[in-house]
Amino acid sequence: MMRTKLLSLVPRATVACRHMSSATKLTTVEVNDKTGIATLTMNRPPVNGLNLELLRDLQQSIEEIEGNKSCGLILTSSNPTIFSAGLDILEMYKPDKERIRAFWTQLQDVWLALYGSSVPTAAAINGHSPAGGCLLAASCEYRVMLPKFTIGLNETQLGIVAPQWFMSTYLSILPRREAERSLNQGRMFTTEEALRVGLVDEIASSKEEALAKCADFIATFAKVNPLARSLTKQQFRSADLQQLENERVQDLEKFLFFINQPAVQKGLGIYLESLKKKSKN
Ligand SMILES: CCCCCCCC/C=C\C/C=C/C(=O)SCCNC(=O)CCNC(=O)[C@H](O)C(C)(C)COP(=O)(O)OP(=O)(O)OC[C@H]1O[C@@H](n2cnc3c(N)ncnc32)[C@H](O)[C@@H]1OP(=O)(O)O
Repeated sequence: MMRTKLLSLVPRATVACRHMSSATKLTTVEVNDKTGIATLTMNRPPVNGLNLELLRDLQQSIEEIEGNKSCGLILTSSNPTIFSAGLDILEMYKPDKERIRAFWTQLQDVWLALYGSSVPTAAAINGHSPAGGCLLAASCEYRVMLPKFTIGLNETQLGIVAPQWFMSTYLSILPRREAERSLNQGRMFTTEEALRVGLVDEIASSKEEALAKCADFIATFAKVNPLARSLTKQQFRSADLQQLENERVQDLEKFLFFINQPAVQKGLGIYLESLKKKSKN
């Protein structure tokens, strides 16, 4: 395994990091030698849109962290204002038949790997986190967010429906009434609102502070038997995980049917246009 010191890229307080993966282009993994915690950073400009390649790299990185006996995983972004813009809409708009199957299957794989991860997980949400971005953050066990950003499952605002496992992820954090109402509304929460409803656990004033708070959360497990901890986590999450495992093919077919509806394609086209117009102004 390649061992590279990346002192210039990490906060001063960090003593040394092992750079575990450099072959992947869209994610990086750095393990802090002192704490044993791995930081998984998404790096797909301009907005960390979750396309097939980023999802593949995410899964590879999660597997790498699982296999490397890291004490925990912190998910974050290299973009200073965007954690992830969610699914790359270009994957779903006028899709290629084969690629869109691979894309959705890969998204399922990433969720199964992250939500079901055996190591403690936390998200340092250092920017906006709509839809699929929120799903990734919500799949972690702890969330620390920077102020003045937004987070939420906004699918209904785009005329699309969050599948069952997106809902289960929300329900693992939010009270049922709040989860149902905000999913129906497609509500985006400000950082402060997200803290109030419990969608995030803490607010930090900088990315460094968010990473440190995530590391503090992971450190709370230092004296807990790792097998007992991970089996307990598994028991909490197994019904959700099993449901998708059992219905993967049907879930894919439902997604393909839904996304190929002319009205849904039209809505996605209009939404993409509005994003592009906004970015030109
Ligand atoms: C009955 C059961 C049926 C089940 C069926 C299941 C169907 C479920 C299907 C899918 C679930 C979907 C999940 C998703 O994640 S959909 C994606 C939702 N994401 C969003 O709505 C976010 C949209 N983006 C933004 O709000 C903003 O871009 C921002 C806040 C993230 C960043 O703002 P800003 O910094 O101002 O950047 P710009 O808006 O200027 O964007 C830059 C650039 O990037 C493009 N872009 C942004 N987001 C996306 C995206 N998600 N996909 C593709 N492209 C994106 C934007 O268009 C700009 O492009 P440019 O003009 O070419 O520069």
